[in-house]
Amino acid sequence: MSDSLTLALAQINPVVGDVAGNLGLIRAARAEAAKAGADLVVFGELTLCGYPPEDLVLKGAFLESCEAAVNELAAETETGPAVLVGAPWRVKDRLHNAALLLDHGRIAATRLKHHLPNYGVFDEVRVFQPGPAPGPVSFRGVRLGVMICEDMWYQDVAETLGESGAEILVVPNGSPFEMDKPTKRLDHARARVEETGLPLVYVNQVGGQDELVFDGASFVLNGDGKTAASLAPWRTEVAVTRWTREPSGWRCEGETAPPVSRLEGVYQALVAGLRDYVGKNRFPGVVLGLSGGIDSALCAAIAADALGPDKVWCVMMPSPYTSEESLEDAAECARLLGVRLDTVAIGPAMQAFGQMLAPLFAGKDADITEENLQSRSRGLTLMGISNKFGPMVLSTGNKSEMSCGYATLYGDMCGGYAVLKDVYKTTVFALSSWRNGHRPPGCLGPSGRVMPDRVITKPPSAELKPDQKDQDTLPPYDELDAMLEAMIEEEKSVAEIVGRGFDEATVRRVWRMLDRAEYKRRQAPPGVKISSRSFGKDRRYPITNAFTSQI
Ligand SMILES: Nc1ncnc2c1ncn2[C@@H]1O[C@H](COP(=O)(O)OP(=O)(O)OC[C@H]2O[C@@H]([n+]3cccc(C(=O)O)c3)[C@H](O)[C@@H]2O)[C@@H](O)[C@H]1O
Ligand SMILES: Nc1ncnc2c1ncn2[C@@H]1O[C@H](COP(=O)(O)OP(=O)(O)OP(=O)(O)O)[C@@H](O)[C@H]1O
Ligand SMILES: NC(=O)CC[C@H](N)C(=O)O
Repeated sequence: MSDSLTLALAQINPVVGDVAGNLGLIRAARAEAAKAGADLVVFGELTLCGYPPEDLVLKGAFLESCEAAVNELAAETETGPAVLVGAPWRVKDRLHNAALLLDHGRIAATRLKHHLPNYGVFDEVRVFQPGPAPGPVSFRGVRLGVMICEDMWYQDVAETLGESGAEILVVPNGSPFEMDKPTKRLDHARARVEETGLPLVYVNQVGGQDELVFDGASFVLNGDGKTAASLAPWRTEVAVTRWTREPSGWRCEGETAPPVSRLEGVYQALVAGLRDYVGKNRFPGVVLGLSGGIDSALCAAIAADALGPDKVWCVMMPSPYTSEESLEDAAECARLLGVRLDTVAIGPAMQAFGQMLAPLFAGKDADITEENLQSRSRGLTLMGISNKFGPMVLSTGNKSEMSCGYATLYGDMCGGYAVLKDVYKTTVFALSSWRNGHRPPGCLGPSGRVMPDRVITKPPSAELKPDQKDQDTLPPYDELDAMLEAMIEEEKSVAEIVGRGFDEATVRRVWRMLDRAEYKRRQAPPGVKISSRSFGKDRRYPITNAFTSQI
């Protein structure tokens, strides 16, 4: 029986559906780990097919290609490190979310996920069957307790593994980022270590998949609950950890990465989500309307950091209501970021629509209709550029606006990806100030300021009519965001929110705006989830909803 073990944590960025490509990534990580003398390389959940595969696993041909890749990889483990890899796996006629131990040229063991998450953004019960509570896997003289992601969030699986002789808990994950997720995961992991006295290896993937983004942030806890190794979030890495068997059990030695602040975590999530959406869907770059306002300035900075300034195309589309200040601020943003800026005035489109509709609109006063036509003229312009040259349109609306319906359908909501969809306006301000003082690792934009201070300090305005300010329509953003968070993330009642010191009539007005705007959100582009309750799969409200009228 060996008293030492070298275990590699492979924090990689698979692409959902790209079985051949993912197999290539797995081989490369294994080769790197082999050079460092690893006995075993641990990958994240469902690495071979990418996580979450959603309904792809309902296709027989897809499952067959995953199974063939597992068998191919197993054959390659005749010599060198073993592999613990996740894949969809059929046992008789039941489909499971599995982890397969590949060693000595064969599938040495199969473990099936016991707890299938079925809340928030997860709906694994829809496609997978739960496996039985797993027993330990025997690996070259060590008993490994394999728990797949959600299995770590409950006491029972670790308890069963501990009772049946597991010596190290090994947890492959597909755990999407949320602002408080790193702490939550660590709390669950520490609880399992405390209950069993066993060390725990946590491996998560990195990268973006539609609305989800994975931060990696893999780690190892020793049996005393102390962190023995941690990987920097937001980057791919194969980290090698050395283990020794001591009288009290296995002990790990590795390196730890410095902690990352909350704002940096959010910024990196937005960068990673956009980078992978654009890259994995093979767009040559992005195009967005740069207005001189803070939302589009922050989107442009995130895009430059994600893709490089040469892949970001900004367009200033002035109307007669656009201020000199906005023109200057948009130009300065583009200069600081080093991105292309073109100017396309929308006056001619506004006039053309005015003339076209004049016979129909005769006798009607100008109202929000004309404002929305401006916004839609900008949307049409950006979509024209996208069609002609190929970049994807970014929509720039934030979570406060998306909550209240303060955005124009087919206007500023037009686009392929909504960068700030899950970011409240108060966080937009904080991120913009933060980015002006920091350039996070891996970002491709410039260091130093990315937008003039005036963009952050001036009162937000849609500039769709003279002297318009957001606060003519919406409560001040600090109040609005606190109310929205209570309604969305916390599901508080009107009475509870009023109890926090807000004016009752304002709370009711915001509640109605939130409920009534569901139809807009259903038509909104996807955008990266950073909160515990994002719009999309996470928060599903009926559009036809008579309860609102009773508030
Ligand atoms: N339940 C429902 N199901 C499906 N469709 C529904 C619907 N209710 C209304 N509609 C449709 O939606 C239309 C109203 O929505 P929409 O046309 O978007 O227009 P609307 O929401 O009336 O106006 C846009 C709002 O966004 C604000 N805003 C803020 C910041 C920037 C910008 C910008 O554009 O740059 C705009 C603007 O000030 C205004 O308050 C209705 O005319 C109707 O056609
Ligand atoms: N003059 C403009 N030129 C180019 N794009 C514009 C212009 N006005 C609006 N847009 C587009 O429409 C979006 C919505 O406008 P809005 O005024 O709400 O946002 P913003 O200007 O970025 O930020 P703020 O809400 O702080 O004003 C902008 O982010 C931008 O993409
Ligand atoms: N893939 C999973 O099982 C994810 C669920 C888990 N609770 C997490 O978010 O970390």
